[in-house]
Amino acid sequence: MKKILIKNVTLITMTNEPPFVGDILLDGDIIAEIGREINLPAGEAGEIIDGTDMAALPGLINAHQHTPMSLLRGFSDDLKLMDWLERKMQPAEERMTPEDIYWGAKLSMAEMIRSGTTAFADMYMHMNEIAAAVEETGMRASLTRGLVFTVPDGGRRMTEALDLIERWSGAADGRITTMLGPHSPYLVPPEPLGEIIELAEMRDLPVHIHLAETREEVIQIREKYRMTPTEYLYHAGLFDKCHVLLAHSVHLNRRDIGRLSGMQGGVSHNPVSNLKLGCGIAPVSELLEQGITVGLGTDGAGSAATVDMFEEMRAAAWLQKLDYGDPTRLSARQALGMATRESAALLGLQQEVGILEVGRKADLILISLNKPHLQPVHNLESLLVYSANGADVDTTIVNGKVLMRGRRLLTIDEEELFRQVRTRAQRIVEGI
Ligand SMILES: N[C@@H](CCSC[C@H]1O[C@@H](n2cnc3c(=O)[nH]cnc32)[C@H](O)[C@@H]1O)C(=O)O
Ligand SMILES: [Zn+2]
Repeated sequence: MKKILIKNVTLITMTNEPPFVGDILLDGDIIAEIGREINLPAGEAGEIIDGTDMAALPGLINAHQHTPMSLLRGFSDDLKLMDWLERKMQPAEERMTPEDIYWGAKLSMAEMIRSGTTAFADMYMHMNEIAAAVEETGMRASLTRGLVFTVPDGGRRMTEALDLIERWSGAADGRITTMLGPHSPYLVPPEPLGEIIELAEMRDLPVHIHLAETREEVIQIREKYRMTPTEYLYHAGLFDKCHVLLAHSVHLNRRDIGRLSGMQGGVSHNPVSNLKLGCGIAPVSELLEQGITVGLGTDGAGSAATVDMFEEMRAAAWLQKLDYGDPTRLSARQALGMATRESAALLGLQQEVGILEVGRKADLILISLNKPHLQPVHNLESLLVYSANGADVDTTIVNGKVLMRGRRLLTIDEEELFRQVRTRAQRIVEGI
């Protein structure tokens, strides 16, 4: 594989060092060198990218997605979560063919690459199609078959989940990893939940699950089990040994937060989806105080409307400041850390990605700063969180491969993509 040398770029490594101007050398899928000035040895071939007036940072990592739901973007807004899910999303999802899933996933991936996301955690169905799209587009992903047991054929879903794990773990040059995905406390009764936990422990599989997204969920679980949703998972033993990726975790009381303390994995905070569905504000400050890892995700585009992680960073910071009436809460640097390092840890990729460091996987983005809304540069971290958006990303690199350069996608034919998406989306929602 060839070398790529990015020169004269402002590096935000997300280690403890402050931003500095320098060069970064990628050799195949690995970051080979970072320094003030690097030159390719004479006669050595490689691509040189001029990073002047650009910032380089680790690729953003979306810790909670349902990629094919991009097909349902804008189709059913301004509804309560349970109505939105049961009356709109689920009937539409029943009509989705494997090919629809493939194109919907690809639409999300195009949007993610364009807005600087290099890796994501996905929970959905027809996972072979999503995996194929990941393989083609060049992204990194942790894939999960969503498991619901309030339907007659829950068992088939379990078979599909195991098939995904067998077939795709470590595939696409190691870019694909997998998890087990019991949907949520309200769609997974105690017995299958126990079986899933047993399986996860036995085979050392991480678990991706929704938790305490709405007040209705808290009421429903209390009526059924006399417990909070967190308590329900805790008593089932989920946090004993498994690495767990908890999506949302909005409605946690003090004791629930205590129950999560010491857990492996952590919480994907999805502030835009929570805002739009009126769910509430997750107790991010308290989770952090307990040493719980908090990353960032968008949720599907059916709820969040975009999958731009710059929006999530901004919303996460704003919400903590608003919630506490205290602008010192959740700084720009913390928000950047959540979208990179912390999300990487949620995906179990803390050794591979999330910071720019020699020996790590070459997943990074370049952001062009020659824009009115990004000048002058007093504090680059502030600028990226409070002023930038996904459209400012110029270049996206995953595993040493350039997926977007100068805002042109190199692994996706967008003309064909839009053609497919328009007709498929229309057919799926007709009459719902
Ligand atoms: N419905 C699938 C399995 C679940 S995949 C993941 C599911 O999560 C749903 N989903 C997406 N966003 C949210 C959310 O914010 N809360 C709860 N569920 C969601 C989504 O509609 C999808 O059905 C089946 O029949 O096999
Ligand atoms: Zn979700």
